[in-house]
Amino acid sequence: MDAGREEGLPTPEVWSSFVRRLEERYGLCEVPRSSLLGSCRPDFLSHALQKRVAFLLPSAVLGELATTHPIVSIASDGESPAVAVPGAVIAAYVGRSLQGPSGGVHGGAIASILDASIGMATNPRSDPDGYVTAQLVVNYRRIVPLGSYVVAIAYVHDREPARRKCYGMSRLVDAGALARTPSIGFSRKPLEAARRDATRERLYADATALFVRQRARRSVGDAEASSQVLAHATQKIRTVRVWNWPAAL
Ligand SMILES: CCCCCCCCCCCCCC(=O)SCCNC(=O)CCNC(=O)[C@H](O)C(C)(C)COP(=O)(O)OP(=O)(O)OC[C@H]1O[C@@H](n2cnc3c(N)ncnc32)[C@H](O)[C@@H]1OP(=O)(O)O
Repeated sequence: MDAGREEGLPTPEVWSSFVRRLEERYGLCEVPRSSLLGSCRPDFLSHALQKRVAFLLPSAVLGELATTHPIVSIASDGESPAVAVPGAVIAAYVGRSLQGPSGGVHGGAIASILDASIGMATNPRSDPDGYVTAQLVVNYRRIVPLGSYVVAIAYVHDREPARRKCYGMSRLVDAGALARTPSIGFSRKPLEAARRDATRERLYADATALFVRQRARRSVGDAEASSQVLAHATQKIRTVRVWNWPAAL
């Protein structure tokens, strides 16, 4: 049997029409996995979500990324003043393969989607020397039913470039309920306000994260040298294990 049908996944046609609707309604643009963000391979998420996942950026962000500016402005939500807030969206279908002990979607899968969405907002160019997650705090608000279409809406609310830090938030909402709201709601509003708004968009989970820019990469020569050191260290560790494990057990 076709694996997709077995899992009850939406067909590729149904999935793409869902993504196209999101794009049109909220001025988003799907990022082809092979293009601008190609240096970051989202295969992990893609496989876990059985390819029913889309990485979307506001069209304005994507337009700017084609130029030399990594950070861009997007429109405000009408309530707060317009500010430079890079945002990102991940849309996904969470099927039966993601079942957790609650009977709903596993919390680890939810955390992965939230993390990746803030990662995209923080670092839309997916620079290999870019920001990595240093801290992720997830609030699970409702069980996510298996077989849901969900949307993670992420944005950056603060940057401390001198300290290589970037703070972001994301909220995972039900796509069906989101369709009733006119705006995708990237904003600088405090999370509490976002949560209040989110009652009408059926909030499943939200997250705050600290991303830290990695220190500059070493030269290839250094990398080779360090891989030799690592190989040596690994061998030493194995040796230690061989001698110590039986005693420790
Ligand atoms: C087309 C499709 C696209 C698809 C895109 C898919 C998604 C893409 C996105 C994917 C997204 C997924 C992404 C992933 O999954 S990334 C993978 C998961 N993350 C990691 O593996 C990170 C591992 N950790 C590290 O590399 C280092 O520890 C880092 C780089 C984080 C910091 O080590 P470093 O030695 O460089 O840092 P520092 O000591 O100079 O500190 C600098 C400042 O930071 C503060 N600090 C540091 N750590 C923490 C902490 N834990 N809590 C609180 N604060 C912390 C620190 O106090 C200091 O602040 P201040 O004292 O100066 O104020």
